[in-house]
Amino acid sequence: MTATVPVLTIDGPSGSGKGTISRAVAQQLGWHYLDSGALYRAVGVAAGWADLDLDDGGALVRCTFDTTIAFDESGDELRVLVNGHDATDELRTETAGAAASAIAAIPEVRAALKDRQRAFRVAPGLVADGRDMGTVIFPDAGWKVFLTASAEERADRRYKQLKNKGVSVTMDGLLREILARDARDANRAVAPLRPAEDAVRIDTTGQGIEAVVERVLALLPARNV
Ligand SMILES: Nc1ncnc2c1ncn2[C@@H]1O[C@H](COP(=O)(O)OP(=O)(O)OP(=O)(O)O)[C@@H](O)[C@H]1O
Ligand SMILES: Nc1ccn([C@H]2C[C@H](O)[C@@H](COP(=O)(O)O)O2)c(=O)n1
Repeated sequence: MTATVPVLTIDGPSGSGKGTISRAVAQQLGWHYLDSGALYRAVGVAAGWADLDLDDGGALVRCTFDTTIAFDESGDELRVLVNGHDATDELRTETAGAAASAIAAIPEVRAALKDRQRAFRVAPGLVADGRDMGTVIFPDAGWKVFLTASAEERADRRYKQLKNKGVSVTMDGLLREILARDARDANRAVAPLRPAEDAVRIDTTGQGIEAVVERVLALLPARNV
C-alpha cells in the first residue's frame, strides 16, 4: 500500500535549494528521492532532439508519452537517461529549464507524468522536490516544506554554480531568467507554483545549506519514521 509510505515534499521556485536540500535530507533518512523537475526537463530535452515546436501542444503530449526516463543512482551523482541516452548535463542547462517550464504549463503533459511521479513512493520513504509535490502529486504527504529565497540570492547561487562549471553567464541575464520562470510557473492555470496550505515555509536567504537541512529534518519528529 503506497499511501502508507511516508513522504516529505519540498516545493519552491528555481534556485531556492530544493534539489540540494532534498538530496541531503533523503540521504540522512535513507529514503528515496524524486527530482520531479528532471521529468519535465527530460521531456523538454527530448522535444528539442525531435525538433518539436514548443507551441505544438499535441506533439509535446505525444512526446511525453513516448519519452523513456530512467534514473541511475549507482554512482556518486544521480544520472538521468532520456530515451536511453545519459542526458544529465544537458538537463541542467538554462535552456532545458526554460523548455521544461513552458511544457509544464500543458495540462495533458502534467497528467501524463502524474503516475510516473507517484511510482517513486516506495518504502522506506520518499523526499519529493518540485512545484506541486505538496499540492497535487502527494497532497497526503506527512510533511510539506516550501523553500524560498530572494530572487537576487537565487540568481547569485545559480551564477556561482554555472561559473564553477565553466559556463559563461551574467548576473543580469540569470536574474531575468529566474524572474521569467517564477512568473510562468506561478501564473499557469494548472498546478501553479504555490505553497500547500499545510506547508512549512522556510526562507533560505542568507542561510547555509547545513542550517536548512537541519531545519527540515527537525520537522520530522522521529527521524526514522
Ligand atoms: N541554503 C543555501 N545557501 C547557499 N547556496 C545554496 C543553498 N541551497 C542551495 N544552494 C546552492 O544553490 C544552487 C542551486 O540549488 P538547487 O539546484 O538545489 O536549487 P533548486 O531549487 O533545486 O533549483 P532548480 O529548481 O532550478 O532545479 C546550488 O549550487 C546549491 O549548492
Ligand atoms: N513538480 C514540478 C517540477 C518542475 N516543473 C517545471 C517548472 C520548472 O520551471 C521546470 C524545471 O524544474 P526544476 O528542475 O527547475 O525544478 O519544470 C513543474 O511544473 N512541476
